Amino acid sequence: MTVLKKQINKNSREIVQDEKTEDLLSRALKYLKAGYPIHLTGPSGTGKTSLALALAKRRKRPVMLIHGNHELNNKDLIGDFTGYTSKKVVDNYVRSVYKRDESVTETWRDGRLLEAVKNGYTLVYDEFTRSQPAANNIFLSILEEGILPLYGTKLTEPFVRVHPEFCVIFTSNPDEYAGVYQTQDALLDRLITIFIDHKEREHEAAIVSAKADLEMKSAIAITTLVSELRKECKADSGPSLRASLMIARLASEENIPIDGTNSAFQRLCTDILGHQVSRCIESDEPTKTAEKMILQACINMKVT
Ligand SMILES: Nc1ncnc2c1ncn2[C@@H]1O[C@H](COP(=O)(O)OP(=O)(O)OP(=O)(O)O)[C@@H](O)[C@H]1O
Repeated sequence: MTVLKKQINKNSREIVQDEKTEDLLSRALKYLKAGYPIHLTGPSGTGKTSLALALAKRRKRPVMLIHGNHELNNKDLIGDFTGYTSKKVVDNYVRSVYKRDESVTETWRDGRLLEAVKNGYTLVYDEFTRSQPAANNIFLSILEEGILPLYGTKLTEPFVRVHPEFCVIFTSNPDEYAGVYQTQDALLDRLITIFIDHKEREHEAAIVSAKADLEMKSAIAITTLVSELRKECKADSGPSLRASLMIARLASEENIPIDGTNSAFQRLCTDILGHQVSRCIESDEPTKTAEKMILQACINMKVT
């Protein structure tokens, strides 16, 4: 049984916690304090980013967020020269003396990683496997030697020492196959990897209820419908909490009753869940089969 610690208001960015989440956050916080980076991994929509940000917030240090992408490079992480500043002083105070003093300096802008490392921020590196392994290599020096090498720059210092308060929380989705890179074993070996799975139905319902401002029994009906369909899908695929949130929010905005026999509600569910379910089932006619499954799940739905 899920026991919620506290409720949040509709627009809050706070997470809805149960005992399991609370326990996970406090363990992860201890690991971070001991100097070990955390890596939250799991299927899409299970709340990895939300957890990472909640964990970062608990450290009470400024938080820097980086999103992995294949174009991320050392210039984004360490910094770059952004242009030139030129200064020209012409002194002709005494008419017979003309003095001109001109200087040009390059302007340096710290990258986000350098800024976080220097100032001891908590770095949340979301979906880090979307960045190329070459870009992520820099984390090996940070985690192993406690330095950030400034290679490829014309800075005079060869490296910057990592601030003792600096720490990293990585997130990744192991099931993504498009646009992700294999993580280097050397990097994974230095992280404490925690698997974040889909939550229990009641916990998902509590989140939906809080975030969509819906009564608990309707929220349970929606999350049950979504999780039943998820069970029919291949491992770790299928609709997530995000889909439940979409159904709940749209139903309440459009005044659609949370009633599985209502045609507008059935339409909403097929629109939101149809494609996702069709992709994760084995059928010769996946779209039709998915639609049938969703309609059946709606009919089976109980709001009690
Ligand atoms: N504990 C929670 N409390 C409140 N909202 C939550 C919680 N967990 C997840 N959510 C909500 O569920 C949705 C999905 O969460 P999130 O983006 O953190 O998942 P994710 O695992 O990072 O997904 P992806 O792998 O697709 O990036 C968001 O709208 C988020 O606000």
